[in-house]
Amino acid sequence: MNRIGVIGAGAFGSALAIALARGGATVTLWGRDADQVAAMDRTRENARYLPGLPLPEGLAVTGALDALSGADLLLCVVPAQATRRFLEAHAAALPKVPLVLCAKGIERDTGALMSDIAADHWPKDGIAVLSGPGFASELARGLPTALSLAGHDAACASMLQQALSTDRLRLYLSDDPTGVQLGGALKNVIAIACGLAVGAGLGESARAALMTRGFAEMTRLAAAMGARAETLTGLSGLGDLALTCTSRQSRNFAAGMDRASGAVPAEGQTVEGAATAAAAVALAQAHGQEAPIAAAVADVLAGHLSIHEAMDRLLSRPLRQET
Ligand SMILES: NC(=O)C1=CN([C@@H]2O[C@H](COP(=O)(O)OP(=O)(O)OC[C@H]3O[C@@H](n4cnc5c(N)ncnc54)[C@H](OP(=O)(O)O)[C@@H]3O)[C@@H](O)[C@H]2O)C=CC1
Ligand SMILES: O=C(CO)COP(=O)(O)O
Repeated sequence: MNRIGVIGAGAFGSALAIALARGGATVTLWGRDADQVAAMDRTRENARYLPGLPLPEGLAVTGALDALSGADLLLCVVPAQATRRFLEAHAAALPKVPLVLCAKGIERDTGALMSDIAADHWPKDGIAVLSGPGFASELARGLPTALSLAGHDAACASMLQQALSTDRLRLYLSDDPTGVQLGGALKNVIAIACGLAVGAGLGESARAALMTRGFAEMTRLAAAMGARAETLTGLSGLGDLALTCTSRQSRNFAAGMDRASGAVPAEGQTVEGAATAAAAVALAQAHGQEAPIAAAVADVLAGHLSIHEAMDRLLSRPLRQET
């Protein structure tokens, strides 16, 4: 079980491919851009998404999906809003081996989780999700990283845990794929909120308040959607919230900072929390939950509120118990 196919040659797909190949697996990394793939193959580097980090031996790069036909397992690492499009176009051509979904987002138009989308194309027991605190560049540099892996089928998830763990990448098992996915997706929304607040000069205390009340908001919504609240206290949830709300390496946090300072956001960057904020607001409404921070983020990003108006709205909510 060590022939691994990775779908998506962006920062995280490339980082996982590098880490797994370095750990001894035979890895094939597929990218959709033929020119980029050819350049990666020639220079043994992903200059666009992970500059300066060499591709190890044991890692093949391809633009041909049929090169994944011999894989024992697949990792899907295209952004959340592109996952349905990718699977609709290509799932039929892929081997029906275990599929690990790595995107951290909720589909904007439907409120679907990645596992809901994949279930239209894949046997449910073969679907797993990977999430948790781990920046692509750190993983690719071989820095220690711990993530959560969750699946519907215990035997399949356990096999994946063994196949995807290395001496630097430590995977913890969960049987709550809904909680693991929501932890990873919703923390991006809170990271944007923190970036907005810090960028607008609202202070470190405001950031801590947003992280803590954001965590409460994430947990309420996840529980209403069938997750176990305790899952959110793990790596995918609290762990990733701590990472992305406090680091400028996070594209979600940086997007909030850029918005606050009026800086032009980097072109073509994957900022999952933007679409997920809108999805989270709709899901909270559908499940009878309050999600004031997600609503504030969605309204600021849509241009309906300034950051200061959003903070005033949060601060003027009725006083309540902390729980
Ligand atoms: N970067 C990180 O540190 C981490 C990222 N993640 C998650 O991983 C997911 C991917 O992020 P990341 O790799 O960083 O994003 P990037 O922006 O670095 O890369 C996205 C990749 O997906 C490709 N892509 C986009 N749309 C499609 C499509 N329709 N079909 C096929 N390929 C497509 C892009 O191709 P092209 O270049 O041609 O546009 C690109 O290779 C996100 O959900 C993110 O939250 C999770 C943990 C850490
Ligand atoms: O999810 C991540 C780290 O765990 C990466 O965060 P960003 O997508 O905000 O860069």
